[in-house]
Amino acid sequence: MKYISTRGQSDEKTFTEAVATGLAPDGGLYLPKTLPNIAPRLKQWADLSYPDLCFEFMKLFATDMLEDKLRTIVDASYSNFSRKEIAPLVKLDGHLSVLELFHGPTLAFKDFALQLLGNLYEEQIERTGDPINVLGATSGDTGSAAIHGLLGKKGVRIFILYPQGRVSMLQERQMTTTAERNVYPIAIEGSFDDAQAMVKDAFGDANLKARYSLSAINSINLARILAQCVYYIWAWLQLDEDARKRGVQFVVPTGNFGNVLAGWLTREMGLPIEGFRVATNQNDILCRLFNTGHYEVTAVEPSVAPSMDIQVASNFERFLYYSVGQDPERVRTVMEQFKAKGKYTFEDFDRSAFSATRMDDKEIHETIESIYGRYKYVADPHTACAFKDLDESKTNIVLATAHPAKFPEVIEEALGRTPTAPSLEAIKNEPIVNYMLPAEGEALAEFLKEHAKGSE
Ligand SMILES: Cc1ncc(COP(=O)(O)O)c(C=O)c1O
Ligand SMILES: N[C@@H](CCOP(=O)(O)O)C(=O)O
Repeated sequence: MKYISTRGQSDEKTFTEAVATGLAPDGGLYLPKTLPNIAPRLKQWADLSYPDLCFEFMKLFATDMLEDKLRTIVDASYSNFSRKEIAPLVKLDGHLSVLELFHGPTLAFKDFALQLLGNLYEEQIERTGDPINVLGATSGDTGSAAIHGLLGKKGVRIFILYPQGRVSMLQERQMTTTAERNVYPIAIEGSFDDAQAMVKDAFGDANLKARYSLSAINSINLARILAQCVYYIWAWLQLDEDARKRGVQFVVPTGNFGNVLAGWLTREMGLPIEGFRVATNQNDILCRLFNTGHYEVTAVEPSVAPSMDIQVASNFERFLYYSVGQDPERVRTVMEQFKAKGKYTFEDFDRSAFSATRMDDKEIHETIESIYGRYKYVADPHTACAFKDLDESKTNIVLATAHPAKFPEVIEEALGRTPTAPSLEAIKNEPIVNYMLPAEGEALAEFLKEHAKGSE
């Protein structure tokens, strides 16, 4: 299997090359050159455990890896989850289930891909003998999942940019209390979009990237998206015939568009999903896009679902590539116009598989309360965004993207009770180690010069 860039001006790569490269040199994102048809395999996959399913799926893509190696990596990646199902599907009523994606080490869905990516990077370091510096931006969850995916691994330093004061107190603690000397959590004076732009600029600078062997942990890295495809297949396989016949809708709390894109790709590969609901908070650029065809950035507004406080969604470019008939030239035109003007209106944009909603903070509080009242289920503020205008004639699967204990203040305000989790209790009083930078590319380059491995 070969991988191509959405912008069509980079060489084709193998799986391990695409994972190591992260962002393509032309600024595009890697995608498989062709998508496999998984429909004929679904029957054989029906009774597999989660790691077995992940192995079977990833095997279709990681074709330049030895199967034994991949098997070991996959098994290790799901050995730290607290539930044996890995991703339990909890039925709330006849038309509604919640796919709980928060039983990994850092209590958010990011663990599914970042445990795997951490192990892929470890394999790369062993294979090549070269150290790497991992660089990423986070609005709260990717950062801690990446750090924990790489914790204790040799030959790696990890640099995570996050918007100062705009992640939850416990998310920040997960990143800043590891006491590991190779972990650099960096609070920047700006929004997640600023942090993501700094990271993309660093990857776009060929000298900087080569000098420090920079590797990407955000969902610009294709391995992130592929690993996230697996739980859609897993959830679909749990459904009975009646539920499937009603039409399956995945309802996905959305920010950077990686999660829902992964689901949509499985549909393109033949998984019989009727559609997707893009559920945003008040940072609703994608909700507006899917409802009107008009894509326009506005200022990021901090919300009670901080991990979704994103306007410029990286992975939209991957969807765009397919939407414009896999024509990289058109992708380049749209992305250039969007970069220059901050907006773009699509005339011929097939959004038929998607619907979209938004929730402001008041609605999020009310929804956490009403979900608890109706189902005795505690949803975190991101997951709560999914519970809006659901079509009860369909089989709705809401993706629960984070554990409510990561956002205790919001839950306390809505329900008058404080959820807890042992791993979060354990870090409440640990000393914090972090760094501060202005939201400027030069400041990041200087910081890497001082701290990155290979720079001393
Ligand atoms: C808890 C939580 N929910 C939802 C999202 C949105 O996911 P995506 O960025 O893949 O759209 C994020 C962050 O991305 C998150 O951390
Ligand atoms: N919500 C994310 C933002 C980064 O998204 P990613 O999927 O591209 O890593 C976070 O929690 O950091």
